[in-house]
Amino acid sequence: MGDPITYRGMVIGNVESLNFENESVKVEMSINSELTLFRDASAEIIMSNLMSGKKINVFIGRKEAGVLPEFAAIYGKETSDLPDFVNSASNMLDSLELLSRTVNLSFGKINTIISDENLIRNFKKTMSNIREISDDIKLTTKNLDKIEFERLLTNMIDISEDIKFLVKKYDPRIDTTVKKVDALMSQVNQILSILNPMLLKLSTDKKTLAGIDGSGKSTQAKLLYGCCCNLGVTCKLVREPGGNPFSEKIRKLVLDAKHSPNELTETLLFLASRSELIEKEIKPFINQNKMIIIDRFLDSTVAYQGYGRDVNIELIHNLNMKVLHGISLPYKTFYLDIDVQTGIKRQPKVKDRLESLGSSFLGKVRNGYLELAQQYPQRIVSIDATQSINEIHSIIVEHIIPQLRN
Ligand SMILES: Nc1ncnc2c1ncn2[C@@H]1O[C@H](COP(=O)(O)OP(=O)(O)O)[C@@H](O)[C@H]1O
Ligand SMILES: Cc1cn([C@H]2C[C@H](O)[C@@H](COP(=O)(O)OP(=O)(O)O)O2)c(=O)[nH]c1=O
Repeated sequence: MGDPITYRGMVIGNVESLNFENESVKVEMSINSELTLFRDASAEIIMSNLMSGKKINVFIGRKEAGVLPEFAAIYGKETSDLPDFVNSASNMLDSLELLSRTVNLSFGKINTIISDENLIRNFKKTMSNIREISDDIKLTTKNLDKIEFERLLTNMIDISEDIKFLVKKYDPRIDTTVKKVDALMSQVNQILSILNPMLLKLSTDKKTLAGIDGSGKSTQAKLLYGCCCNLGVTCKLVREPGGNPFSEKIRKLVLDAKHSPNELTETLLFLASRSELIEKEIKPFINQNKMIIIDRFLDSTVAYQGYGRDVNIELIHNLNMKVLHGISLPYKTFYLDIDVQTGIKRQPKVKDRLESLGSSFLGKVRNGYLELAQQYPQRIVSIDATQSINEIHSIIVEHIIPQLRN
């Protein structure tokens, strides 16, 4: 509480209260009334310095989305600073390793302090254990394996107790050094307590694939699904439009090249398909803490109907929020960026209705995606889709593998 809220580096308010609700955090903020927020405003929790607390960065959103009413909620993207956490954790472990070396050095003359040979052997073993364990912890934080991390931490705490015992008995002078080890331990603990809820959230979150037709989304979605299954992660792959029996019927209708519905009808059909998919397939699945891969999602309607067909983006945004049925927004979106001509070359010979709208339409859609990627750099990972299938797959896996290991 009291943590600062910032906008473009300026403090514009502070945190009033912070409550955990299910797997998310609800933050009440009071913000300077001179600042106008728009409906697509968002906020992210930044661990400015792991030990000295957090700040919340606010993005005011876009004018076109309309002014956000007073007391309305905005969405957070707190998971975005995970890499910062990992960095902080490994920086801290670097210091721990350094410290264990220092302790070791200060015990260089251990033979003169302790006469019992058994104790000397034990002590030296303890010190080298510390080094090994801190290396292990570094590796573990890199892969974010929570259970392993916890186990290592417990070992570390045991060892610290051993050192304390030995030191107390044989050399009270290095008590301060050991106190530093203790302080570092409690910092590791602090990191763990912050990481745990985040890991839980990440492992159960939604990954989506976005891009124009022919960019390679379906190929990558299947590869990612296969990779998750191989790693033993319970996950599900769905596509849009479609993904469940009713929505697949809507898919058939909306993509049928024999019809030409107006742009609003088209938008509503995509949204109807999404509404069913989320309520019937996605929501029950993620409620069981499982991972879901979605081939196209909310961004497609903004890019295709909003930018491509000039449907009001605020209307699309509001409908998108409505059909979420209370689930949170996707954690990561992999946007496969490709030039229109290459995309078209990769499309099947028999085109569906939207695929046959041609290159100028797809050009507008691509611009839409590029703007979205600029607007949401924390969520959307842009990938050059002219790279090989394997190269793209590796980039995607690199982004999510730490969470899969949880
Ligand atoms: N990186 C790539 N390089 C070359 N061809 C690709 C690549 N990714 C996918 N393809 C091919 O392009 C075609 C369209 O891919 P697909 O995954 O169906 O795209 P999308 O789902 O985005 O329309 C398929 O024949 C696929 O094998
Ligand atoms: C989900 C969605 C899809 N679409 C379009 C994009 C595609 O042309 C089509 C879905 O077809 P699909 O075969 O899934 O796409 P791709 O050819 O990229 O594999 O529907 C929209 O226009 N709006 C939307 O909201």
